[in-house]
Amino acid sequence: MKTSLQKELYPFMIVSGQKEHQLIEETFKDQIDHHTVISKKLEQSGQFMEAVRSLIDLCGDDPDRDGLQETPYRVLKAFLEYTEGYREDPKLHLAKTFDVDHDHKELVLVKDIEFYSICEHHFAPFFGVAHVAYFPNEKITGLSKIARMVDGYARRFQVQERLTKQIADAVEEVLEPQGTMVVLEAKHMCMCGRGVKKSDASTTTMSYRGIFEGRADLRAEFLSLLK
Ligand SMILES: Nc1nc2c(ncn2[C@@H]2O[C@H](COP(=O)(O)OP(=O)(O)OP(=O)(O)O)[C@@H](O)[C@H]2O)c(=O)[nH]1
Ligand SMILES: [Zn+2]
Repeated sequence: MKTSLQKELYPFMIVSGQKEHQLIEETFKDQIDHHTVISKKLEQSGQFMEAVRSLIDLCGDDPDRDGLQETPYRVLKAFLEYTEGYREDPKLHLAKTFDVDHDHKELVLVKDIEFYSICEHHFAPFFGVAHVAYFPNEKITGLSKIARMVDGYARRFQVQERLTKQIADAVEEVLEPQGTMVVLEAKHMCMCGRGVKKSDASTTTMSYRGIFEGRADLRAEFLSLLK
């Protein structure tokens, strides 16, 4: 039930109950023009939940049966979680840097960083691991910050190639290292339960910059460390 205050603040609200309102408020609390944004997002979330009901109907089930009544809200909540990377600048995780010890400008490799993303073509999950390496110049960053940055780009609508590139670009831009190399290995659900139905297929993508570009031996060393 909408309160009169809600009606006044959010006149475009369509199918929004208390739960949705709280979810939207919490999700977009950091937005600058707060009230305008919340009002618009509530309108959109109402339309989205209506669309999920239509989808259920279209697929041949009854959106009003017990098990499906809350599904539009659950799907909304899940999608806001899958895409929380849009509401941050992932590069900023790397921004707290430390000066590197001048005697130690050797490879730093963080491997097997689990990630979970959404394929922008089918909205099906793709997930796997990221391996991120760089040769520092003047700066290093906390290891966990690299994993946080990966999550920030993964939690968007993506293709694996762009995700790989964005991770490499972030390391390059913030840490200004001698070189960066990123490898992602992932399984795409859009190739498993539907379409071509190849559930054993996995995809490897790679981006490298700086010192890695002209040095096949360094790339080979990096890849050998992943075995
Ligand atoms: N390059 C790339 N392709 C992707 C990624 N995720 C999904 N795809 C592909 O995106 C393509 C979309 O092809 P379309 O022909 O437009 O769509 P579709 O008819 O659903 O394709 P099928 O999956 O072959 O049934 C498919 O070949 C997917 O395998 C990704 O991260 N990178
Ligand atoms: Zn897909």
